[in-house]
Amino acid sequence: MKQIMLYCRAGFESETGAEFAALAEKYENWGYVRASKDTGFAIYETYQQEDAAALAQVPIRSLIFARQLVYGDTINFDPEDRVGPILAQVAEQGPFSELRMETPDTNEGKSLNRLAKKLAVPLSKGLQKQGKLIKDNSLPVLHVCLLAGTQAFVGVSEPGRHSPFVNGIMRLRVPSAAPSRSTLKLDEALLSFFSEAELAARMTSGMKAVDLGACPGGWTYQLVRRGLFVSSVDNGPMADSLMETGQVKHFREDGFGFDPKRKPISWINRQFGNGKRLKWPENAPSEWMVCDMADKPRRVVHMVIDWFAQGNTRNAIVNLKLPMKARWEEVQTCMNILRDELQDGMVIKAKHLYHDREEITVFVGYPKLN
Ligand SMILES: C[S@@+](CC[C@H](N)C(=O)[O-])C[C@H]1O[C@@H](n2cnc3c(N)ncnc32)[C@H](O)[C@@H]1O
Repeated sequence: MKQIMLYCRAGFESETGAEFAALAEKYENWGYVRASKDTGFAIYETYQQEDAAALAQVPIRSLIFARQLVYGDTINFDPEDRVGPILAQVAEQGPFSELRMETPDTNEGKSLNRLAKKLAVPLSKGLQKQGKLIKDNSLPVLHVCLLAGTQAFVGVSEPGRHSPFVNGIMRLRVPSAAPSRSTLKLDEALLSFFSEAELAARMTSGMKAVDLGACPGGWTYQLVRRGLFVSSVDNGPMADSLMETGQVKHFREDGFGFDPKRKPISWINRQFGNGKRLKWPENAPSEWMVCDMADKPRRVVHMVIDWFAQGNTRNAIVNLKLPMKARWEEVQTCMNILRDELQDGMVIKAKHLYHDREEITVFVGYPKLN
């Protein structure tokens, strides 16, 4: 197995490949990217099996653009017999915790869904017969991603490192009371950046939050439903249903100039769980700042840095819009600015979420205390 398949949103294949190639280069792991526009995936080809095996250990959460990372090979087969060659491909591998039949997240991919479903039954039976399917979450997952009627990528992903979702997609429903579909971006960010326990520690009922570029209130809705009190900043109108909760104050102001009036009175200088010494506000005016304003990514990033420098918040989730051509370059620049300007040891996470379009979502916060 010499290939790494990276699933992504259609249109982001070159960014996905470029990000992975940059990472492989850091490990002095040489290979090359094959990425065709609008296919919904990129392939990283290595020259040696050991190189691909080492790269298969990269946790999906450390990559921004890829939704899933699968280590394997592309195989071709005859329409007369698809099952035989797939089973033969994994003859020397296994056992697996499950079989995931997948197709790229494109219209062409969707047209292969029926065939993928049809193949799932004989493939599962074949694997079971060989004792290769064992309900044990510590085992790798076998992925069969159909690329055409006569071609599939067959490979594995590592438990604890992969996305637990089919196609690497967290599917969420728009709550009927949410005023906009954008609500899913913040919901997915909270659910994918943190474990349940970490989110419960970072976000609790009664906390204060600021939502910049809030209208009509999809993100505010996510904060309100989790019991937070929100200052929603936007010149547009907020949904009445949110204002009626009594948990929302609407400020018709420029989000970039918004300044919480209360300032932190004391700062704590403490060693965090990751061993770094950090200065953090004992009583930040808001525990959370979120921002979905459409503006230049670097402007948003500098605003985040300023919020932390002022001690105005302890956690931030912001959307960086990427309408430009050089999207990967812009993302790299923004991530470098954050790493350089924030205190060493801060937590920075970034992801091109399923519900993000031409944008990525970034979290910045203090690490957990011991
Ligand atoms: C994508 S929409 C936000 C959608 C919102 N997150 C939701 O879930 O309903 C972007 C919003 O940012 C607001 N906006 C853009 N620039 C702004 C600024 N400088 N200050 C305040 N709001 C701004 C726009 O008025 C618009 O309502």
